[in-house]
Amino acid sequence: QNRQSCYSPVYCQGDLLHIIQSSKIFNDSKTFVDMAMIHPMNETLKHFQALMVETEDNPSREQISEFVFQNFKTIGELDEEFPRDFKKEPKIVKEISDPVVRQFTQKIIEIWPTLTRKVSYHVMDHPDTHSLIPVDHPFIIPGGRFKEYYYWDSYWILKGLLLSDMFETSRGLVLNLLSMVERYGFIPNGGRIYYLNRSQPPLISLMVADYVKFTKDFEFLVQNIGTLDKELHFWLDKRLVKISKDGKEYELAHYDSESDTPRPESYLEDIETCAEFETDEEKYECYTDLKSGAESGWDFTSRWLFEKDGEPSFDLHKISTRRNVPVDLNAFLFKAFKAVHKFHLILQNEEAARFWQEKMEKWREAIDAILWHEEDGTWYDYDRKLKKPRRYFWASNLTPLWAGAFPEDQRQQRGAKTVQYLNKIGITKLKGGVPSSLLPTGQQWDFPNAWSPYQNLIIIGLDKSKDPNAVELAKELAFKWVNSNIKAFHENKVMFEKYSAESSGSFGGGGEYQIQAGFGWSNGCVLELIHLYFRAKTRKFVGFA
Ligand SMILES: OC[C@H]1O[C@H](O[C@H]2O[C@H](CO)[C@@H](O)[C@H](O)[C@H]2O)[C@H](O)[C@@H](O)[C@@H]1O
Repeated sequence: QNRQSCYSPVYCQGDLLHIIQSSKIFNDSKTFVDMAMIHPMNETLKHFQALMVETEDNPSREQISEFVFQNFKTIGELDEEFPRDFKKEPKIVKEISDPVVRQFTQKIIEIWPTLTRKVSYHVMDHPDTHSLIPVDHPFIIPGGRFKEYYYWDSYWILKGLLLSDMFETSRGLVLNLLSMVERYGFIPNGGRIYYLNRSQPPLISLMVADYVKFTKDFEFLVQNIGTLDKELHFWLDKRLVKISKDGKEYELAHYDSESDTPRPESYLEDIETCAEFETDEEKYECYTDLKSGAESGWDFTSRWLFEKDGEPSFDLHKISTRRNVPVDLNAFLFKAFKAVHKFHLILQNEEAARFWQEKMEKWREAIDAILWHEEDGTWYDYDRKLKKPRRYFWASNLTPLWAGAFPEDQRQQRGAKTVQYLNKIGITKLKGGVPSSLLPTGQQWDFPNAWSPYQNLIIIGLDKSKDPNAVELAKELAFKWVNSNIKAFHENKVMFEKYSAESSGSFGGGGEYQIQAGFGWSNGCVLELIHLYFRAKTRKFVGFA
């Protein structure tokens, strides 16, 4: 018995999905699973049975295509929504003195209404005929093929909304995600039922922290603190691994999807990737690791691919996500424990505050013992099978600096070591930003792709360390990134999902779908950097062209 993706016989598994996705009638496998049924589900399934009988279980590509267009449609599930709290010239714009950066910032802010959506009443009334998970409030989509909300994208989208003074939209976006915890016990990867078997990096507690910091809405905290506890317990209950070192046992987390079937939105791709394996058991393991890779948000990357000797592989079928103890996941959890600990202190819940403080201290200790590498002066993912660090550069290695997940007296030293490490491996010489890795595997979370969230995590981490060289490098990297985003925007009139680290102003590629424009988290991240480095009061660069 498989652990299924989800339960719809149309969108999650079964003959209909298999036949349609195998026929390759769409260039992008996600297209079909995002279509809505025109008729009730039972009728759709009857029409499919009729097609199979009529064609003796062997419909042609044309017959499948005809069936799809007679029974499914691409419109009607999402309404465009003009956000009521949209402001053309929020405070951030007025604070920027450089005309180029100011004009760019205004253009980015103008993108928010084009990415705002609301679930239509039809989905609320007929949830079975859609893959979309209905939510009450409007939300911001990443853009392009991503027409639903995504868990970790929302963290950086929220930062951008708050900096754009869009507090009502921000509140709704957070409430939507919190409602997922109440409904499912965790926050799924994104707002489609086929994402229900996995989460994404746990950032909701930090989202609530940002929302409350901006709005001072402590009542919001009172109302939702229980839900934040619940979400973190999901990670503690379902994603923990134990690691022994020098006679001591530590607990850290890894990514681990609950399901071992192909991703419905990348169905054929997954079948092809796992085809090398002969036994069903091996295939199930392969599908689980692909889904766990998607849970990490790094789908896909050499981080999850292992050669026999433990070296990072270039072959996707050598995926073993669960074998890896990821630095960033544990840094995110550390910071979440710290935030929730602080929330409980504010709310005078002493027992809960103590509980989360204990977790935070345990994680700090474990990150330092297992993931920090003193000799190389950086953090590394940990290979559970070979019981050793994976001594390769991935942008995620630096997230403990941002999270403050190290002994408190080490802050400046860790910042200094990080600068030395980045210089030594040549990252600082790259013209477009910090790449995900130095390995050109063709996967989208590898070289030369550079993703906005990790620029911000690295820049803010370096800056927070207070080491003078690190603070200087943070400025340089922020300048480089904003400059590259502006250049690409001028040339293409859009913001991209990912960029290239190799040259300024160029966008990324690779992976299993075409480069997407929009783009939720890129917009949020660049606004955060502009807010930190380009406001008149804080501006650290002279001029910008
Ligand atoms: O359809 C393939 C995969 O697409 C998503 O992943 C990528 O886009 C997400 C939205 O911007 C982003 O959160 C993720 O980090 C990207 O790699 C989706 O999240 C995957 O689950 C999906 O299989």
